Amino acid sequence: MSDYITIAIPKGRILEESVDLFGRIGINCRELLSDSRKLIFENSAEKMRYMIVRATDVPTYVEYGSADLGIVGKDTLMEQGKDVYEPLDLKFGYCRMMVAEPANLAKNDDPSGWSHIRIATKYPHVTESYFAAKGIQVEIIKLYGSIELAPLVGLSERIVDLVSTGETMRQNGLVEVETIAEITTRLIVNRASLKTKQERISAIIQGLEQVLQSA
Ligand SMILES: Nc1ncnc2c1ncn2[C@@H]1O[C@H](COP(=O)(O)OP(=O)(O)OP(=O)(O)O)[C@@H](O)[C@H]1O
Ligand SMILES: O=P(O)(O)OC[C@H]1O[C@H](OP(=O)(O)OP(=O)(O)O)[C@H](O)[C@@H]1O
Repeated sequence: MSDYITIAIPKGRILEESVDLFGRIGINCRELLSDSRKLIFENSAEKMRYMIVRATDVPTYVEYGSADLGIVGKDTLMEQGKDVYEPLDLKFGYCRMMVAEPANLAKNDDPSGWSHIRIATKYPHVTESYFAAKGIQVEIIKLYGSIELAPLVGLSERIVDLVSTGETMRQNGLVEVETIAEITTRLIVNRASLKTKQERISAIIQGLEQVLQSA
């Protein structure tokens, strides 16, 4: 077993805030912000290792123990349902997971009357269980990006997607119809590491907790 602590940090929109947050508890991983194509960085003096991965791959690295800790959006955790420990809401990366549809359709639409709908989304599992709980049958079309395009070209009437500023929806003539969940970024931990590296991991969790409380 390695005596290093390995952290999986996602490239993309939550990278910078993750690096800043770790910096505030004395974990310096600013190298991850460089333009380098390197995917793993090591600090042998501190016995720390940092991996840069796709946001959707973070839970996999943590579940399998390739990383002890990971930073990931709640949306990804809800969708994947991986077996990881989720001790902390890091409070940044706020957005909402919404059901949306074209403004024209929304004018005369009543969600309480839906019985069978078609939805395009990056989140098929969350979508399925959200509508199943309401007794609504849903046909899901899985997409990987630019979800707002689907209703504009007749691929689906509605979508489930993340909204933060609302600009993408506005510019594509869509309106929010229902909120599925409020999303923030979470710290996740490999369950075995929690026991085998308990002291160092608890210190990191407590450090982050303090920083978040004082924010
Ligand atoms: N407007 C937003 N759109 C998408 N994600 C957002 C938004 N605001 C905050 N987030 C959060 O940022 C996380 C990472 O998003 P990012 O766009 O960097 O990766 P991704 O494209 O979803 O993942 P991948 O590259 O693995 O497909 C999301 O999982 C979500 O929790
Ligand atoms: O409310 P807004 O601030 O406009 O943000 C929401 C948009 O951002 C995300 O897409 P992203 O930029 O990740 O691109 P993608 O469609 O390729 O996933 C999300 O899927 C929405 O499309």
